[in-house]
Order: sequence, then C-alpha cells, then structure tokens
Amino acid sequence: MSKKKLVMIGNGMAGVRTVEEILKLAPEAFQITIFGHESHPNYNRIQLSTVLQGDTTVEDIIMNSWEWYKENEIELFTGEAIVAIDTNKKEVISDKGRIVAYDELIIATGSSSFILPIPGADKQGVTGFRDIQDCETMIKSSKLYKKAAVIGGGLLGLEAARGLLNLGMEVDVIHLMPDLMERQLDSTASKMLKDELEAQGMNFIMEKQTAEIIGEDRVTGLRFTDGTEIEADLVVMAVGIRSNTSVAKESGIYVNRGIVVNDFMETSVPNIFAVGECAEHRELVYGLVAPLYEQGKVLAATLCGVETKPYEGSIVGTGLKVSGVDLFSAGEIEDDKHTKSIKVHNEFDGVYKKIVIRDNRISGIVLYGDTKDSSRLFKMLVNKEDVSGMTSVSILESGCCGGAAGSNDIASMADDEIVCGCNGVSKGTIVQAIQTKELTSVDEVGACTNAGRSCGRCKSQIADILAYTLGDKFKEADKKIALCGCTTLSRDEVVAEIKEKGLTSVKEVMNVLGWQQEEGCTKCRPAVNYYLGMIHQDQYKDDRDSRLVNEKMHANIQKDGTYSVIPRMYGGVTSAEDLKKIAEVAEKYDVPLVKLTGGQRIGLYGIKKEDLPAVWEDLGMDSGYAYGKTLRTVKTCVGAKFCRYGTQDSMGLGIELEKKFERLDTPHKVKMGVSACPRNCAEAGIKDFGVVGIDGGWEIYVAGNGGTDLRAGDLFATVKTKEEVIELIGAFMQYYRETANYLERTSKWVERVGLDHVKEFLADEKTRKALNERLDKTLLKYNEPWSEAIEKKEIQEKYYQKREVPVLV
Ligand SMILES: Cc1cc2nc3c(=O)[nH]c(=O)nc-3n(C[C@H](O)[C@H](O)[C@H](O)COP(=O)(O)OP(=O)(O)OC[C@H]3O[C@@H](n4cnc5c(N)ncnc54)[C@H](O)[C@@H]3O)c2cc1C
Ligand SMILES: NC(=O)c1ccc[n+]([C@@H]2O[C@H](COP(=O)([O-])OP(=O)(O)OC[C@H]3O[C@@H](n4cnc5c(N)ncnc54)[C@H](O)[C@@H]3O)[C@@H](O)[C@H]2O)c1
Ligand code: SF4
Ligand code: FES
Repeated sequence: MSKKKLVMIGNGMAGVRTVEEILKLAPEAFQITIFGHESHPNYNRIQLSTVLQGDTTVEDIIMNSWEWYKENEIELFTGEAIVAIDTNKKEVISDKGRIVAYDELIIATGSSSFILPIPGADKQGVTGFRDIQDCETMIKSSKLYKKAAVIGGGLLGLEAARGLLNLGMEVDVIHLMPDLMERQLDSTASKMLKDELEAQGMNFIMEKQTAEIIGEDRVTGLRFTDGTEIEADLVVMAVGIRSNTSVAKESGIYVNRGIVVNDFMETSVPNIFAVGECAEHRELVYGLVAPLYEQGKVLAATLCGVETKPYEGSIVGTGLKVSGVDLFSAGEIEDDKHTKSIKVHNEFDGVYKKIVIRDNRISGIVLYGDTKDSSRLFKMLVNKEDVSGMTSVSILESGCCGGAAGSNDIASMADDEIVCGCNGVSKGTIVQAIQTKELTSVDEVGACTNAGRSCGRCKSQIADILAYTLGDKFKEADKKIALCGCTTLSRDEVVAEIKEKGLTSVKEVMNVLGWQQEEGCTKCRPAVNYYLGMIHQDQYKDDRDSRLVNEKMHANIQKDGTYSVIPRMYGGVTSAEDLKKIAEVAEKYDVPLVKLTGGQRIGLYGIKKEDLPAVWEDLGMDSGYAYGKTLRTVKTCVGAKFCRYGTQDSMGLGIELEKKFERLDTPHKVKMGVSACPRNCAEAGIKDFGVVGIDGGWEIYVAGNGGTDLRAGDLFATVKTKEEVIELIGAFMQYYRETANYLERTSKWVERVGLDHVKEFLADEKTRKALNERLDKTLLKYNEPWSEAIEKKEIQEKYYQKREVPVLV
C-alpha cells in the first residue's frame, strides 16, 4: 500500500513532537515532508533562556538532529516558509515557489513575539525573544553595548532580563502593572520575587507604559506616556505572543485568536489539522508545552486511525527559569467571595504558599521559595480532589516531616503523581521504564519517556527516582555534579580554584568563578563559606549571613517559629549548679518544654527569637551547637569510675574529645560516643566516631550513623592510649573536612572514598601529624557564639530583633 503524503508547516516543538508520536504509532504510514521557516532542525525553544543565561549552548538544545530526519525518511526544508495553502488542490506553496501536494496537512506554525505598535519599534537594537536569532542578537549587543531595557515583567521578560545581566549588561525591566508576573502570582509572591530579582541586580520601572522608542537608526532610549525617559542601547519586547495564523486565514481556514480546532485538532477544512501555539481550542490558545504535547498525542492518534480520547483542554502549571528563584503557579491566584484560601508566609525563610479553595476543591496554587509539594498539589487540583476532610497543614505539607527532597519523598509519592509537568510523565511510568528497560541515567529516562526533555526542571527529581529505584547501581552519582544551579563547577573544581586563585570571600568566589547568579543561592552560599573556612584555616573571617538559618541564629528554629536552646554539657555530665540555672530560666521565661535530648543534654524548647540573648545570658553556659554542622555531642557511659564492668575512663575521654573539637566546622554534623567496655552503653557503634574501651586500650569505630541512613560504624583501629585516640580522630576528622562534599556525613564519605583508602592514607605518621597541625590551627579561630551575642549590640539588633514569624491564616 502506498504511503499517504503528510505535510507539516512549522518545524517547532509541538509539530515535531506530533511527528514523533506518529512514528511511534505507525512508522510506515506516511511519507512526511516538513517546512520550517528557521534554518535549524527542531530545537528546544524553552532552553533559549538557558542559552542566554550562559548555562548551555545552541548546539546543546537541538532536539532532533539532521540525522534524525534522515533516519526517519522525513524530507525537511529549512529556511523556507509556506506562504499559501491551496485547499482545493491540496497543495502547499513555499516562498521559494516550491509546491508540495498533501493528503493530510498539519499546521504547527507557533507564535511570534508581540511587538508593541509604537513609534521607533522598527529601530535597530529592538528585538523580541522567540528564536535563536533573537538570542544571538542579544548576545552580540551585550558585547558592544551596556544598557538594556526589557519591556514586560512576565515569564519571558524576567528570563530575558536574567540572561542580559549574566551577559554583563545593566538591565531595566519596564512593567505595565503594579505586580510582576501578575497572571501567575498574587501581590505577596510578586513582591518577594521582585525583592529577589532586585538583589540579583535588576532594576524595575513599574506601572509605566512605553510611548516611543527614541534614537536615530539605532535605539538610544525609551520615552514613557508620562513624558519621562530612560537610556537604552538594546530593547527586548516581552509583552506576550501572537499566534502565526496568517497563512491559514488567507487560505480560508477559520481563524479567531488562533486557528480554531475541535477536540481532535481538526480545523474547519477537511484533512487540515492545527497543533501547538497556533491552535485555538475551546477558545483557549496555550503558550506552554505541556498542553501542546497533549494535543500532539491526540492528533497523532487521530491521523494514525488509533482510538483516542478527545483533547478536552488542559490546566497548566508554571515556573520561572531563573536561578535562585523557586516558584510555582497554577489555576486561579486571586480570591473572590466564593473562595477561601490557606496562606503561609514565612518571611524569615522567604517562603510563601497560597492554596485557593473553591467548593472544597483546590482551584489555585501559588508557591514561592519552596515548591517541593507542587506536583502533589497540582495533582489534587487537576483531579478536583475533595479537601474538606483535610487539615490546612496536611494540604500544605506532604509526609510527616516535610523534609528535603530525596528517597523519602520519592517513596511517599503516589505512582500516578506527575514528575515531569511539561511531558505529563508520572513517577510510575519512570520507575517502570527504569526497571523494564534497565535505564541508569537521567538522559536515558528522557530518551525513553520524554521526561526532562523540555524545561528540565524535573531532572533532579528524575535523578532521585533513579537513586531510589536502583540504589547502588545508579550511575549518575559517578558523573560530575555541579555545586548547584548557579555554577557548572563541581565541588572539587571550586575548591581547586579557591586555592589556585587565592580567593578569600564568598562574594569573590562567585564573581571570579562567573557564578550565574551574583548572590548565589541557599545551596552554594553555605557550601562556599565552609570550603573557604576549611582552606584558609584561622585566616578566614566567617560569613555568617551565608550560613544555613539555624547556624546563623545559633539556635534551632522550631515549627512554630520559636527556637530551642541546648547548652553544652560536656560528655553528658552536668552539675547541681547548671541544673538550677536551667530550672530558673525555664521558670522565668515560661519555657513550654524542657526535655532530655538524645545526646545526653537538656533542651529548652519554645524560646522566642527576641528572648534568645537574655536566655543565654541568664544560663551562663556555652552553646551546645545542637544546630551546627560541627561536633554535636559526645555521649559517654559512666565507665570505670562507677561501673563495675568499666575498663577505661570513658567520661574523661569523652569530655576531652568534646573540649578539643567543639565549634570546629565540619561538612556535616558529627557525633561521638565513648563507652568503657564492649557492652557499649553509649551506643558508640552508630556514631561518626565511636570509642570503646577494652582491656589495655581502645577500639576506634568510624562512620556510624544512627539517623535516616542507619549504619554500623567500621572498626578503624585499636590503640593503647587516649592520646593515640585523640591523634587518630583528629587526623581522620581533618581528612574528612578537607575532602568531603559539604553536607556529606562521614558514613556517606567513607562509602564514597573507601574505608581501606582512608586507613592507608592515615597509616603514615607524618600525614597524620600534618593533618592535626592544620586542624589545631583552625581550632584557634573560634569564639563562643552565645557570649558574642550577649556582648555585641549590633549582633542582637541584626539577628534577634522582633520580626514577624510564620503565620498560618
Ligand atoms: C525564551 C522562551 C522560554 C520558554 N520557556 C518555556 C517554559 O519554561 N515552559 C514552557 O512550557 N514553555 C516555554 N516557552 C514556550 C514554548 O517554547 C512554546 O510553547 C513552544 O515552543 C510552542 O511550540 P510550537 O511548535 O507551537 O511553536 P514553535 O516552537 O514556535 O514552532 C513553530 C515553528 O514554525 C515556524 N513557522 C511559522 N510560520 C511558518 C511558515 N509559514 N512556514 C514554515 N514555518 C513556519 C516557526 O519559525 C517556528 O520554528 C518558552 C518560550 C520562549 C521563547
Ligand atoms: N518559564 C516559562 O514557563 C516561560 C518562560 C518564557 C516564556 N514562556 C511563555 O512564552 C510566552 C510569552 O511570554 P511573555 O512573558 O511575553 O507573555 P505574558 O503574556 O505571560 O507576559 C507579558 C507581560 O508583559 C506585560 N505587559 C504587557 N504590555 C506591556 C507594556 N506595554 N509595557 C510593559 N509591560 C507590558 C504584561 O503585564 C505581562 O505581565 C508565554 O506564553 C509564556 O507562557 C514561558
Ligand atoms: S559500657 Fe560498659 S562500662 Fe560503660 S556503663 Fe555500660 S557496662 Fe558500664
Ligand atoms: S517539568 Fe519541564 S521537562 Fe520535566
């Protein structure tokens, strides 16, 4: 049977995805011809923002190579536009005079940037942001000019502005409305976004309408309707898009805002279909890929004669691809008299969540600063789940602890929860593909399921699913992993550059090493601060504001915004005097909870932030660092002094170890235990460093973990004296400090580098001595942080003044 002739106008994301679906369903059914106005094969338009921001190159975003078209016997005409369709003769005519006949025709012409019809809009230096050419225009301009103006503070304008900043330009964003991204964010979230982007270096000119672009041949500035002006050498219009419908309209196909289609993507003319941003379905024209890909699936099935559900429209969720900004929005964002909403605003951590509820169902989501629950909430919105039986907390937070992403989160996800919003791929589909097709990398998952192939935001979650499904077999961990989204450099590269270039501050590291976001983010700032301190030993002045919140405050923030205070009790030993002080403070400040901790200390829970310095002063005890990436506790048993089985002085050694290593910055928290006999009452076997007394000496265990990743410690050495214990632990600790990734526990580090390797490395006495010298030098720099806060007014004002705490409305 001869193949049907399928012609497609437009070689973009929605059209080519439709062809991919057709090739899956009926590879032999059509002889396919594609016309593309641009001179490239199909590329990932979404990633133009990342190209502009310098994270990737044009070559990297090609989705279907020239070979792909050849392999699938697709005739491709690039740099050639279709100018007319003869619907009677069933032919298309190109701007080069080429005439091609079709049996079935797909129109997938996408959209163009809307260019404001104002005087001067045709001057040199004015561009939209839609294709590779626009991207190249901006990159070239940045090399010759300094000042850029972006008109439009929507998704596109802000991503363009971030890119231009990365290219070294000064950027003004001119926005018509009082709020940025007003279609996706309410005023609160919008304000948080504006603050963040201002901190990144963008300048906003709000509620301004551009009247004219001024300059001779090339733009030199903008004039607004109120008569004010600004200078600009480059103007980017990002004020929305318009569907490319002229060819269809002129050929007699029914066009409204877009080419009008039914639920099977058929236009008003038989055998002609439309898909993507050029199509209007049930009065809606979509501008994000997720719905366009859904349309493509239905169209492919329709063309291949495969039974399919109709396309009934889509609900879309959006994020912004600017590093340091984490936001998600879907559905309605403003309340009306028929809606109620749950709002949480934690100003301290920069987190805002708003869930709009209409008729007991989620009808809108705005998340800023923490989007880990976006897919769960989005699923509830799409499925119209009844939430009347849920508490506001259970709607807002998944699982028990609302902890960081990772295997726990993946385990608690339902199989039908969508991981890749762009491509509509669920966790279950990814897990099944990994298991049945033996996939081991994010790219392989993408090739097999399409997940991660569009905006790329879901890639880290796909990596988590691979790790969860494959465990040790997951190869991704072996590959170079960038420190965070702000840089392409790995931990080792950053550390090497700091040493080689003699960089001495967080800011300098980010400037010199070309961070894509000048201020860094919550992932890289604490890490870089740690690496600098580790490298420069006593010479480095700690950047407190780069630390994680609990370390910055020297207290652990609790779920209600109050803090816990846990004073040092060396080796878990206390005195009547200290107990009295704790009791008096508990009474004076009406402390809601006084509790023994797992580390043999006493915690006071529920202290208000503004009371912290006074509580510390009244206690007159040192900080127990229960919040720090440092030595937490040394748990000891009573040992030989009291216990009849004890062979060694466990309390004495424990106290000595704690006094020596307290306050030392380490990649992650470190816990120790010392027992005086193998009965091991101090549970030293599940500590980072565990010491167990035996007849005539001590056994040293390392890399134990009693937390999430339960792990028994490995026996590292048996020694005779406590001096040997301290020397060996010091060397081990310093080697861990110098080579582990920030936030890598000793257990993970040892598994990564190998216990035998560490044993071999530390076998050399000179090496141990040198490590201990560097460690001792570093230990010189630490001050007691609570006394500092008591003594220094500026610290009190900066960190402990009364401000708003998270509110659940
Ligand atoms: C910078 C940027 C960032 C974006 N980020 C996101 C994002 O994060 N998430 C998201 O979901 N979406 C994003 N989008 C939107 C997404 O890229 C589009 O929704 C998607 O590309 C639309 O696909 P399409 O095939 O309909 O149109 P297009 O991809 O625009 O393809 C249409 C093609 O048809 C060609 N064409 C037009 N007329 C003719 C003709 N007469 N003859 C021949 N060829 C013709 C055009 O030149 C074009 O190549 C972004 C868009 C941009 C510009
Ligand atoms: N991360 C993403 O998902 C992403 C990124 C980029 C682009 N896109 C898509 O690309 C398309 C284009 O994006 P967009 O941001 O241009 O469209 P948009 O319509 O979402 O936003 C345009 C913005 O420009 C403002 N505006 C309109 N007229 C103005 C004027 N005269 N002066 C100043 N401001 C004015 C509007 O208030 C609006 O906020 C959209 O479909 C969008 O969804 C998506
Ligand atoms: S570990 Fe041994 S010495 Fe220590 S308390 Fe227990 S039994 Fe006694
Ligand atoms: S969410 Fe965009 S590629 Fe997966």
